[in-house]
Amino acid sequence: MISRSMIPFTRRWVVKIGSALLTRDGAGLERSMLAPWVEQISARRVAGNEVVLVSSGAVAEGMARMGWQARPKALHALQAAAAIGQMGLVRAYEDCFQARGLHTAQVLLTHDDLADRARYLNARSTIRTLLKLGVIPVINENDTVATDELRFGDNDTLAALVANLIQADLLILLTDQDGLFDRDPRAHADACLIPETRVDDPQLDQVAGGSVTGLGTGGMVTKVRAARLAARSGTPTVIAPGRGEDVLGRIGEGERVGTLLVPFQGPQAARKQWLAGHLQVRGRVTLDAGAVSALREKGTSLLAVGVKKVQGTFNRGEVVACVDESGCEVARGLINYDVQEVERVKGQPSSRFEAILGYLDEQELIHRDNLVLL
Ligand SMILES: Nc1ncnc2c1ncn2[C@@H]1O[C@H](COP(=O)(O)OP(=O)(O)O)[C@@H](O)[C@H]1O
Ligand SMILES: N[C@@H](CCC(=O)OP(=O)(O)O)C(=O)O
Repeated sequence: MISRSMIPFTRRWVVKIGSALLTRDGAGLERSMLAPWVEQISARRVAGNEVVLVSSGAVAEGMARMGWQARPKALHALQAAAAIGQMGLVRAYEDCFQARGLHTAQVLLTHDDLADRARYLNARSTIRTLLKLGVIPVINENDTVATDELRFGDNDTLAALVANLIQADLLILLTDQDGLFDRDPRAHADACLIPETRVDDPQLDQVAGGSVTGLGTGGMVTKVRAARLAARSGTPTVIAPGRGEDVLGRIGEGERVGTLLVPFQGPQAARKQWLAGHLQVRGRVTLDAGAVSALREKGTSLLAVGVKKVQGTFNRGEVVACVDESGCEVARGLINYDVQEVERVKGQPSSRFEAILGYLDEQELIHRDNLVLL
């Protein structure tokens, strides 16, 4: 089980910054507030971390641009505010990161995108590619099409889903408090900080209250829920004070900053449960002996070259069983190509995909992150 001392060895982080932090009393985005996080994220990259940023603030910035004092109640007005403000949000991040020599990329997602398996794989490949290119993905909800999420304002959940998507080693939810307290510190001056607990601690249901800032909307309820979601991929969560001095650097050094919410199982077990529990097997591929031992002994991805036979009717993103030549199931996972494509590339090296299919989506038929050995 993860502890603070293991955090310095984590690599892939999802960092979420809430509206409450990015604006000062509803006055729109403040670049001076954003700059410290950009500096800290840039420093984490130098320290070897891959960082994905999930940032709220579009509605707050849109409201400020339109001169609105209160968060609109009507959904279409909220959506309009988000669309207006998103321009300012990405511009501010782009300027700040560019000044440190880093490229940024805008990624707008909805929860539905991550529930659909093909779109899930597409989003995953894009974000992984951006990370490989050394670019900082700046993610927000696609508020023009997402409605419930915007009404309840929930980028905490989005950040957790992104952590699941890219199998992050750590989710950091930066907020305007020092972490999670045993009671809302705005209402109770004697509230005590919870330094660390397991995500399934029932106490968390009692302590997590809503937001009162009028800018952020989720409060701690959505942060605790997000930590529980992140735990599905074995990802621990730190709820941390966004205004603290070099907060990301200190978390990265294993310092006891904020609240650490620890998952109840490791990434492997969590992944296995997710694949076993939620998805139906749509087909199977028979592997030669070399592919079986590569999967079992070296933990590699499944390549087409080791596939001898294909059965079933599956699409990209569906679950396929990998069996050995005697029909015994070795592994199962999310496949990157549909059945007709696999039929055409089986037994072939990935370097031939483009010649055979006319395109190359991924080198692997099943990436090892999406594969569970049985
Ligand atoms: N147990 C708690 N511990 C800390 N903060 C709490 C708690 N319960 C409710 N809150 C409230 O949650 C707020 C942070 O949530 P929110 O305003 O949605 O921020 P963000 O924009 O960062 O998501 C805090 O300002 C605090 O008033
Ligand atoms: N996606 C929207 C709303 C998200 C939201 O309110 O989240 P948060 O401030 O993190 O509770 C925005 O960018 O303003």
